Formats: sequence, structure tokens, C-alpha cells
Amino acid sequence: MLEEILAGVREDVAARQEQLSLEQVRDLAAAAPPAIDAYAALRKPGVAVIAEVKRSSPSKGALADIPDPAELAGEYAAGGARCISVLTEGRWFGGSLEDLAAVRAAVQVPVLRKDFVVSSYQIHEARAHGADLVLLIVAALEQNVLMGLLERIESLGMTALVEVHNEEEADRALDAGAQVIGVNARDLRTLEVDRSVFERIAPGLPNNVVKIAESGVRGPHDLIRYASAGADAVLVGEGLVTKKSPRDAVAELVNAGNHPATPRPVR
Ligand SMILES: O=P(O)(O)OC[C@@H](O)[C@@H](O)c1c[nH]c2ccccc12
Repeated sequence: MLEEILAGVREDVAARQEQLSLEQVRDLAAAAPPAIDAYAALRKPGVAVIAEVKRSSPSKGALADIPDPAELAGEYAAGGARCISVLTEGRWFGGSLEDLAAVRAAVQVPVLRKDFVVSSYQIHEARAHGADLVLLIVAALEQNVLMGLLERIESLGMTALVEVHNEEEADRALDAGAQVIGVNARDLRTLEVDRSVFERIAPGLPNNVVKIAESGVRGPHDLIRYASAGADAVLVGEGLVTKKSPRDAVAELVNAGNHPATPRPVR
């Protein structure tokens, strides 16, 4: 699955680069207002909720129309989301860079570009469209490429969210210098969700690393389970976009994350 998605992404990046050169997109990135410090935002007390703008997925197909991503992001922020994640991959997730720019213009909180990043062109694009955080998926990248992309993200003042799914990938993320690590419960090769993956990997990560539990959060119960295993944040898509009131759904999670009985990460 991952290989198929990556092949499409490479084609799409090449097509965009014909329209707008690397030099041009670099200039746009340099002219953008500075990035917000997402690492600091994610380290504030309470379990952070990263709310995702997600129209569809390879595993579930269509989830929600989301005609106005800026409006949805505004609802998320009003519900207390610490960050907004915007899927910008078009073929499988129905997202775009226009969604990212629209969300950026609508909220004050840090915004994540969620995509399958394989080249520094996409990092400049992310910055040009207002991203503060950029996802890097370890399973999609050779180690030297991962290191180069992470450095590029940081050199543009952004934070890299480095996604892993097993211990070996977690070691690679740490070797590359990742400060924010997302453990995806969904295996991008098979699309299976296994929430115990976070519980297995998180305890081995150093205290200064922000630990994000990705996928499979359907309600406060899942957030509390992840928090018990040391999550600083949860990243939630389906469990929000399919709700009648995404704002209330976020608020419910945020409240659970701030509850005195919810375990806090050790620092
Ligand atoms: O919809 P869910 O189960 O709440 O999952 C959100 C998020 O974790 C998922 O969209 C995701 C995690 N890593 C990714 C990498 C690429 C695309 C999508 C993802």
C-alpha cells in the first residue's frame, strides 16, 4: 500500500515542480510569516489533541465531504485542539495544499502538513503554505534521506513529526535527531490498526521527546489508554470528521486529557 501511495506522490510532486520550480517555491517559503513553535505547544500540560482534516483514506474510503476545511479547523480550534493536521495528499486522502493554506489562514494554533514527504521540494511547499510542522514517515525513507529532510524542516524553523510503527523505526527516528515522534497504530503497509503498538514503543523513548499516539482514537477512552502509556498528544482524524459536532468531539477529548485523573507523561 505504502509503495503505491508513494509512487503517486512522486508523480504529483514532479508535475507541480514543472509548474513552479524549486527556486520559486523556496522564495515563497522564505517570504512566509515565521513558523509557530509546535514543540513548545505540544509540551504544555495536559494531553494535546491534534485534530485532523481528513476527507477519505485508503482503508475506509470516503469519511466526510469537508467542503470548507477552514471552517472545520476553526471548529477544532474552538474545541481546544492544540494543533491542526491537514492531509494534503490528493489521490487517496482527498486533500490539497489549498486546504493547508485555508486552514493556516483560519487558526492561530500550529498546523501540520500531513503527507508522504519524499523530497525537500515538499518541505518548502509546506512552509510556503503556512505549515509549522511536517510529517516524515520513517518507513518511506532511507536513513540518509530522513536525516536530510529533518534538517531541512528545522532549518526553515519548523518542527518534524517523525512517524514510526516499530522499534527499529523508533531507533532510526532517534538517530536522526527527532524531537517529536508519532507512533502510528496503523501499519501503512497493511492498514491494520493495533493500539498496543504505542504501549510497546513509547516507554523506550526519552523524556524530552514529545510522544504522539496516532490513529484509532474514537473517544475519551482511547485517549486515556494512550495517556496511560505516556502519550503527550493524540492525533485524531476519523473520530472527529464523522461527528455531528467536531467542536464538541474535540472538547470531549481535551477535557479527558486535562482531567486530574488522566496520567501525565514523566519528564
Ligand atoms: O483517522 P484516525 O484513525 O484517527 O487516524 C488519524 C491519523 O493518525 C492518520 O490519518 C495517519 C497517521 N499517519 C498517517 C500518514 C499518512 C496518512 C494518514 C496518517
